[in-house]
Amino acid sequence: MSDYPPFPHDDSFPVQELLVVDYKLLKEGDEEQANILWEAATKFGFWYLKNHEADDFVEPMFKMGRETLALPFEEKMKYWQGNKGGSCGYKAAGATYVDADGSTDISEFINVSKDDAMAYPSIAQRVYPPTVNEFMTGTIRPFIQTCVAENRVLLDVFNDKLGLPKGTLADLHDHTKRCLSESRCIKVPAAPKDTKIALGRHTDVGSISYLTNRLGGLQVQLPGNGGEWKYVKPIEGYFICNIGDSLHILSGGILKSCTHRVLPPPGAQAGYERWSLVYFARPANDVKLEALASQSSLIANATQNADEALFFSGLTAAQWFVRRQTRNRTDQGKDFETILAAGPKKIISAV
Ligand SMILES: O=C(O)CCC(=O)C(=O)O
Ligand SMILES: [Fe+2]
Repeated sequence: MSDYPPFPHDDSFPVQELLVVDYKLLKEGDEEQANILWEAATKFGFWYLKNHEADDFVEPMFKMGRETLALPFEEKMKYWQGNKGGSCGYKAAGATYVDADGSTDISEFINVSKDDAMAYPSIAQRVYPPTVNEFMTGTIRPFIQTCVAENRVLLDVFNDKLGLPKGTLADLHDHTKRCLSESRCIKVPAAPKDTKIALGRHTDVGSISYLTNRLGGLQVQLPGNGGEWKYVKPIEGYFICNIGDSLHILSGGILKSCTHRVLPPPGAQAGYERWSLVYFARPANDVKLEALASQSSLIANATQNADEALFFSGLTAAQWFVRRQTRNRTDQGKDFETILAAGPKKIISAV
C-alpha cells in the first residue's frame, strides 16, 4: 500500500481504541459479532469493520480521486456541488468554516452519488468529469454496490436489536428509491505546520459511514471521554465505521452519532498529502426522519422525554440533509462567478 511513516506512539497523540467487528462472521449470522456491533454503536458510535468485501476497490477509488482532484480548479468547478444543499460533485477547499475564529477547511472532495453510479451512463443527479466517468462502471459502481450490501447486513442487525418489525430499516434504505447516499474521496494537501484543522468538527448526516484512510488525523469525541479529542488509528484493510444523525434519530438516540474532525497527520506523518475515502449510506429521500417510536417499545421508551425538535422534526431525510449541508459554508449566498474568480484556497506546502 504505502511507505508512510507509522502513526506516532507518543502520549501527545492520544489514541481512541475501538471495538472490531468481523464482517465475514457478521454476514454469516454470528451472534457474538452482532453483540460487538451493538455495543460499539450504542456506546461509542464508532467501530472498525474487518474482513469487509470492498477493499479491492479502495486503491482504484483513490486513483480516481487523485486523477480528478489533480485537474485545474476551473475544470473541477464545472462540477461544483453548489451552495444550495447539494453534495455530489466537487467541493473546493475552504468551503466551510472549521472554527468560531473564521478559519476554513483545507479539504477537497469529489463526491459521487450512489444513484448516478447505478444509473450511469444515464444521469440521476448530475454529470461528472471524464476522470470519474472512466472509473464509473469498473470501480465506483462495484465499490458502492459492495457498501450497499454490507450496509444491509449491519442495518438488519440494528433492526433486530432495536426490536423493529423485520425489514423496517432496510425498507427505509430501499436501494431502488432515490437517496443521497454517495462515495467521497478526500484530499488534504501537505499543510503548513500551523494548520490546526483540515476538516471541521461535525457529525455525519446519514445512517452509517464506511471510511478508509491511510494517515492519522481523524479525531473523535466519544461519550464518556469528557470532551477529549482522541485519534483513531487507520488500520490497513479495515473500515472505520460510524453512526450518523439519521440512524441516531430513527433509533431515538439509542445508536450514537458522535462528533469527529480531521487534523493534519500527526508526528512523522505530517507533511504528507492525506487521502481518505468514505461511503455514506443514507435513507431514501422521502423517509420521514423521526424516531420509530410507534414500531419499537425500546425506541418509545428512549424518546419519552426526548428533544421533540430533534426526534420528531417532521422533516424528510432530504430536507434534513439540505439543512445540514448549507450550514457553516463560507460561500453561502455567493454566486458562481464570484467563487470562481476567488480561485482555489492557497495552501503553502510544509515541505
Ligand atoms: O478523512 C477522514 O478521516 C474523515 C472524513 C469525514 O469525517 C467525513 O468526510 O465526513
Ligand atoms: Fe465525517
